[in-house]
Amino acid sequence: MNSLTVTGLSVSFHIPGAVVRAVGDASFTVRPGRCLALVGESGCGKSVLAHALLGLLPGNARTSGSAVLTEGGTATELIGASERTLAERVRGRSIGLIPQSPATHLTPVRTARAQLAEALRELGRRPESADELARRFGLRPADLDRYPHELSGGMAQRVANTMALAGDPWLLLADEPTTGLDRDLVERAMATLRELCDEGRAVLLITHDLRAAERVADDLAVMYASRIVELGPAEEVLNRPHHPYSAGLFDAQPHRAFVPVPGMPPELTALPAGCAFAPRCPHRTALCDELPVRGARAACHHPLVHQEGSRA
Ligand SMILES: Nc1ncnc2c1ncn2[C@@H]1O[C@H](COP(=O)(O)OP(=O)(O)OP(=O)(O)O)[C@@H](O)[C@H]1O
Ligand code: NI
Repeated sequence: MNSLTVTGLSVSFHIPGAVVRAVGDASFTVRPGRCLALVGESGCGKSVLAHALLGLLPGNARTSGSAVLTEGGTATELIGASERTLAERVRGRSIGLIPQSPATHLTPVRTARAQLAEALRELGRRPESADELARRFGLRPADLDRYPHELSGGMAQRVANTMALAGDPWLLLADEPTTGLDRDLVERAMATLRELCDEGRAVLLITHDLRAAERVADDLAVMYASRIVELGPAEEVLNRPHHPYSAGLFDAQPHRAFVPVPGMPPELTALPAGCAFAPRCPHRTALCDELPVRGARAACHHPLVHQEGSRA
């Protein structure tokens, strides 16, 4: 079975006079038929993690750890892979990228058809299959003859999805696919991701929209200040979070308690040696000066305990 297994992935950026530790020791697996949502506040390292998997980090980035893409019995290490391998075999073919903002992702001066045909050509597929592919996403051939500004938000989203799927990737990476969309389109985008999962693709959804994550995720990873602090079945994590930060993040949501976590996350240039959440954590003890490792669920010395049948 295909899989993407990330183990101990770390990314830092070297900038004048400082090191930004953007991703620390991330580990997770993504499998066909499942959607893993990676949630966390702005700046915690989600996009950097995604870019590391696709070899899209800038020159000042230092990466360590491993991300193995297994397909049909062949394993490819993505970290440190050549640009050629990534461009010819990985991006668009194994891993499809669903863009952040479908409308702006498209070039304004060319029709949707021209752009889709080019994507197909680059993947070595028949440009004539554009109509067929588009139909799958509920687009009519005439829609493809429009320029991006002539497409509604929903149509632009479908065109972007069609392009992401042009190379028939088994794994889809969606980094904030719902940015700037109204609730209706968010709902539709999530329904599409769910369908793609249900037809056997794997989805890695990166978002700070917890409601969107709740809607589709099978598994949920919570990231705080560069680290995945909790990972588990979405239903479990959402209703019975083990990490105090997860609980705080969920309670801060407008559709939940709407109570923010006091304080601010640390600067990624000055992360503490121990638990990065400790300074804001009501449960901290001296133990928290030491970095907790993630076991089955949460990276926390004092995981929350939930009584049977209770809700967090
Ligand atoms: N090229 C770079 N050089 C230095 N720091 C960088 C660079 N790229 C990203 N960073 C820093 O890495 C950290 C993580 O950024 P990232 O874009 O992954 O956040 P994010 O979780 O995706 O946030 P958002 O929800 O806002 O998209 C940020 O502090 C950012 O400033
Ligand atoms: Ni991001």
